Order: sequence, then structure tokens, then C-alpha cells
Amino acid sequence: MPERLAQRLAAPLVDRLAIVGIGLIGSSIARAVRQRGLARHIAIADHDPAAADTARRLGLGDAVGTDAAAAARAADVVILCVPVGACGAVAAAIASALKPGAIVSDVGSVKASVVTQVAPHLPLGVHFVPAHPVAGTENSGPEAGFAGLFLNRWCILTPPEGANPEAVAALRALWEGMGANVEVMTAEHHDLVLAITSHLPHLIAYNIVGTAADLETVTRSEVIKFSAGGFRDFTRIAASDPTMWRDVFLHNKDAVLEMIGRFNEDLAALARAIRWSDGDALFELFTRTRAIRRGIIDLGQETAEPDFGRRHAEAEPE
Ligand SMILES: NC(=O)c1ccc[n+]([C@@H]2O[C@H](COP(=O)([O-])OP(=O)(O)OC[C@H]3O[C@@H](n4cnc5c(N)ncnc54)[C@H](O)[C@@H]3O)[C@@H](O)[C@H]2O)c1
Ligand SMILES: O=C(O)C(=O)C[C@]1(C(=O)O)C=C[C@@H](O)C=C1
Repeated sequence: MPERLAQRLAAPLVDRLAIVGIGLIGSSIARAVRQRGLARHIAIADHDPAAADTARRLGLGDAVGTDAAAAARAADVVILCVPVGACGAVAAAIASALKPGAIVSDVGSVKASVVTQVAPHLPLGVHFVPAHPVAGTENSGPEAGFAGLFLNRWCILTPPEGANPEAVAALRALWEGMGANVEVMTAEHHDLVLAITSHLPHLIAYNIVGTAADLETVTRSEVIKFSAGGFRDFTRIAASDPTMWRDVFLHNKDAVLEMIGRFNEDLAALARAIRWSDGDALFELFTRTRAIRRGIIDLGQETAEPDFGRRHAEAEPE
């Protein structure tokens, strides 16, 4: 192999990467990038001094602090890994530090709102490529991350119209480098799809665990005592970070409200089937949903066993 080509193949994809927000997702990116040699230098900033201290102790970056602009200065790629509602403020804070040609991205679970918040702050010549890795857990903070989080998971890019193709390709390469499968769509489409596949399930989990907790005063501790399988799975989801999920619902209002409407209609139909002993309707729905679950397993995106916790424990060693 010619020497120059060999050097290029061995070189990291990104020279200087900056990560703002070193929680579950930010620290997983730092670990994956480190493990796979995807960046030469990683600068980390988190406004919480305790999170920054933990990141430093864990050796997640080459430079760790609390100043987002300092981390973003001279960076080739800056990834905002903060709650959706904080993206605008962080973009404003780093804007003047960004170098021409830098790529700014994020990992927010909602996309249209992030575009509206971030884009107005970015100077001309800086490329904005929003992203959402569809992978996570109910845990948060720098210690919760792990390098294998994105392995064989989707990462959705939502570049605005007219986005620089080279910047989009560079971000795609970075996510593929971390083991993710990349898909591109509009921010609006993303928000509609995720409202049903991720946001509504979380809302249902928060609601059912809240209802059960309220009932606990009636049934004493029986709700917790006898909670097995189904309910226990809901409690995992309902343990997810309150700040993150408050922001998701407030920033994807329209799509979530649309899905709640659809959900309520279908729930009313189920209640009717139960009231009128319409066993066929129940059986038909449960047969359809079982096929959907089996289809997901066949696609290799899930195991047949309940896998909570194990999936994380089995992640690549660091
Ligand atoms: N948790 C998941 O499963 C998951 C999955 C995919 C995407 N996301 C998205 O990733 C983002 C981060 O989520 P997470 O789970 O890593 O949260 P997290 O709570 O683990 O970490 C967020 C970090 O951001 C820091 N932060 C908050 N505001 C800041 C600011 N203004 N400046 C600097 N740092 C700030 C916090 O101190 C914290 O350390 C969110 O936008 C979320 O929607 C989360
Ligand atoms: O596995 C979990 O704990 C998750 O909730 C991860 C999950 C999801 O809903 O799939 C949560 C929010 C993110 O934006 C992406 C992934």
C-alpha cells in the first residue's frame, strides 16, 4: 500500500473533537471515539463542575472543564450532548469561539426544535448537522456511559436543506466509526416517528408508574411487592432522567399530542372490546402485536429474552 494512503487510513477521522455535556451520551461518545481512535484530541465541557471532575477522573478527554466556548475553540467537530432545552444557550455560548469550517452537531431526542434554537447563533461558514443516536438507557451522568452503546443502533441525521454534503459525510463517518447505522431524514419526519416509537412509550411508562404509586396508598405496598415482569419493565423506563424527558415533551409538543390522541382512541376501542366481551377484537390485536415483536427480533434489533441491564453489561470492554 502506498505510504500516504496507509497514513490516511490510519489517521483519526477528526483532529479535534469537542463534547459539550458529558452525561450518558456525551461520555459514551468520548469512550467510543477513544476506543476506536476516531479523534486525535477530545475536549470536554460540562457546566456541572462535579460532572467535569468525574470526566477528568475517568480520563474521558484530553482537556476537561466547565467552559463550553473554551472546549469548542479550535474544534473541528463540536457535539452538543445537553438536554434539548439547553441547546440554544450552549450554541449562543460557543458561537464566537467556533472556527470557520467547523461542524456543529447534537444528539437531542427532538430535532426541529434544536434546529430552531441552534441555527440562528452559528456564524456563516460553520456547518450544522443535527443528529440523534437512537440508543440509550435510563441512566445518566458521565459514569453511565459505555463505548458499545451505539453498536448496531441507528443514528438519524437531519441536515437542513442546503447543508454542506462534506460535513454530512464527515458526521456520518464519525457515527459509523462508533458502530452506528446512519439514516438521513428531515427533522419534522424524525420528530413524528420518534413521537410514537420513543416519546409516547416513555410518557406511558411515567403515567402507569405514577398511577400505580398513587394506588399504593390504597393497596399499601402490594403494587411494589407483586410487581413482576410487565410493571417492572415500565419502572425501568420511568426511571429515565426527568430534565431530559421534560424537555423532550415540551419541545415535541405537536407530534406527541397527535400520538396521545391516536393512543387514546385505540385505548377506548380496547376498553369497549373488554366491556362487550369482544374476544375476537382482543385476540386479533394481540396476534398482530406479537408478530411485530417477533419481526423486531428477526431484524436482530432485540433479543427474545428481557435484556434490561444485560445489554449494557455485555457492551464492549473499554
Ligand atoms: N438518555 C438517552 O437514552 C438518550 C438517548 C439518545 C439521545 N439523548 C439525548 O442526549 C442528550 C443528553 O442526554 P443524556 O442522557 O446524556 O443526559 P445526562 O443527564 O446524562 O447528561 C447531560 C449533561 O449535560 C450537562 N449540561 C446540561 N446543561 C448544560 C449546559 N447548558 N452547558 C453544559 N453542560 C450542560 C449536564 O450537567 C449533564 O452532565 C439529550 O438531548 C437527550 O435528549 C438521550
Ligand atoms: O433504552 C432506553 O432506555 C431508551 O429509552 C432509549 C431511547 C428510546 O426511546 O429508544 C430513549 C431516548 C432516546 O432519544 C433514544 C433512545
